Amino acid sequence: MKIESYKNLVIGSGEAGKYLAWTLAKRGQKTAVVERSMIGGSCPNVACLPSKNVIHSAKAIALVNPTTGLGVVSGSFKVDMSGVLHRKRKMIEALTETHLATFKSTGAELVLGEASFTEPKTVQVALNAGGTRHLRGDRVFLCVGTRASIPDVPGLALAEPMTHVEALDLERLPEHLVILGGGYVGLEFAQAMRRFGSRVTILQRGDRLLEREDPDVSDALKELMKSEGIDIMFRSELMSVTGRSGTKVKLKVRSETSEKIVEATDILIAAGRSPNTDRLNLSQANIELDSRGFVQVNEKLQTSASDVWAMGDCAGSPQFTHVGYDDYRVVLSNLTGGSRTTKGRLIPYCLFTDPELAHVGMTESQAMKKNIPYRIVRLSMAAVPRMQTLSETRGFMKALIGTEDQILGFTVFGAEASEMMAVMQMAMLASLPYTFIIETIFTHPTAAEGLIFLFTKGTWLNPQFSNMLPEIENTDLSTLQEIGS
Ligand SMILES: Cc1cc2nc3c(=O)[nH]c(=O)nc-3n(C[C@H](O)[C@H](O)[C@H](O)COP(=O)(O)OP(=O)(O)OC[C@H]3O[C@@H](n4cnc5c(N)ncnc54)[C@H](O)[C@@H]3O)c2cc1C
Ligand SMILES: NC(=O)c1ccc[n+]([C@@H]2O[C@H](COP(=O)([O-])OP(=O)(O)OC[C@H]3O[C@@H](n4cnc5c(N)ncnc54)[C@H](O)[C@@H]3O)[C@@H](O)[C@H]2O)c1
Repeated sequence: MKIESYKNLVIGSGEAGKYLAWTLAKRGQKTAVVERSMIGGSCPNVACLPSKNVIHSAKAIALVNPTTGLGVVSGSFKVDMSGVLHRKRKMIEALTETHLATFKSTGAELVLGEASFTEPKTVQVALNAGGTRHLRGDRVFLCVGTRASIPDVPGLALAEPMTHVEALDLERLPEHLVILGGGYVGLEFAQAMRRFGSRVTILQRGDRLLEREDPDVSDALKELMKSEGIDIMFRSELMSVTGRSGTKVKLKVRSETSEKIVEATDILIAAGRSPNTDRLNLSQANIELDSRGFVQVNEKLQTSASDVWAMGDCAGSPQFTHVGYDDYRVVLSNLTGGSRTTKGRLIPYCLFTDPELAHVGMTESQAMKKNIPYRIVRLSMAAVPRMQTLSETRGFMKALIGTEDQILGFTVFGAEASEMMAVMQMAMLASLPYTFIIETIFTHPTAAEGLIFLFTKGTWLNPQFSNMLPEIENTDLSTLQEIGS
């Protein structure tokens, strides 16, 4: 048996894996990446980018609806799911080409097949094209990601429910889609599919949506979903399923007080993710997992085996592509004499519903739990002139301010939330006090300009700090006149 040797062996071509491979190969190190299916990982193929592509098509539908009052007169319109699918596929094809070109230009070898360990730092690869290769790395990097978890409910697997992978490849419109899970995947898909014209029901185990957020955020999302005509069943447990997703299904659902049968045509599972570590034969390589199957790593992302690192979702990092990218930077730093770690990272995130939800830093619930003194300032998005120009006044923003005027956290639910959050993120990274934002000249009328109004017109809470409050306190629209003049 011939074993091929590499300086760097990367398993999985997701965010961290591909950037590390490209960087090290470009520096002249012999590097291979083993990938079993998706060139470039989930993000460009079945997750972030295709879902945002489809969500944008759904936004277009919402915009041409005459009830928006935008003054656009259109004839009758309908959704063409094959057109939606075509646009998404074209984007993925272009992204795959870009990835392949980068593998070529950097010299990192892409080996298409499934890897599993045979001994420390050595894998066998069942090649997609047939046959087997054996590869060994002086250094090995795991970047194998996660997949949608399928809850162990009688009849559910037999019903062949969709995950995000199949839902993003739909050429038809489900008549009645039941979504299991009211988290990120569930909410983004619920709104898009409803806008395309499906009836949508969310089954959520807990008593609120996106339960890691503050209750006012969960409530605002619930209101948004309801306003779009989405049914939500809270505190519900799926007991059993009969039938087949794509045609007809019956779901037995138990809530606190009763049992109910929900009849639908399709099921989408959005109930969290499981690590792709189960088929890697990691025990052969002395790589330890935690109780949920994620690779155990320290703050430098080193595993229990020497010269083996893990990055991204499979390492238990927060499940976002930008975190995977930072994991790459942590590992690269440590390979090249730096000292970057995963400790204390300021990690922002955005839920791409319409409007978006964006957050960075501490939530109010976290501050209360940790007994950190804070003031909170909150403003309706309707007080931001930009939102008035867009007729997108739904939502609010709020900032947590510490005793030294430092920004502890920021949440915004509203149009262009993701871009507004980035401004606050930079201020936090630079340790700027909130008063600096008030003094900044932002372009009018932008969403970022709204940050000034948050601090000058918003409602401040936590009266024990009232001696530090700005003088003006209101949420009315007088802002519009002042700014417009
Ligand atoms: C629907 C959806 C939407 C999302 N939207 C966003 C978003 O908008 N923004 C955001 O930041 N995050 C988003 N995420 C999360 C984001 O997609 C993940 O956090 C990110 O893709 C994880 O990257 P990764 O590199 O850890 O894993 P992956 O990108 O999943 O890469 C792992 C790769 O390893 C390969 N692999 C696994 N096992 C083997 C093996 N044995 N041999 C060879 N190859 C193997 C897999 O095929 C895969 O290509 C979304 C997730 C979903 C499901
Ligand atoms: N915009 C983004 O950045 C984005 C988009 C999609 C996904 N993601 C990432 O992917 C991760 C996974 O997303 P997700 O939505 O699958 O998981 P999630 O953890 O965000 O939400 C899962 C939800 O399903 C519920 N649930 C679990 N089991 C259930 C059951 N049996 N019945 C009813 N409800 C059940 C949970 O209570 C939870 O609310 C996210 O946490 C996020 O990190 C990010």
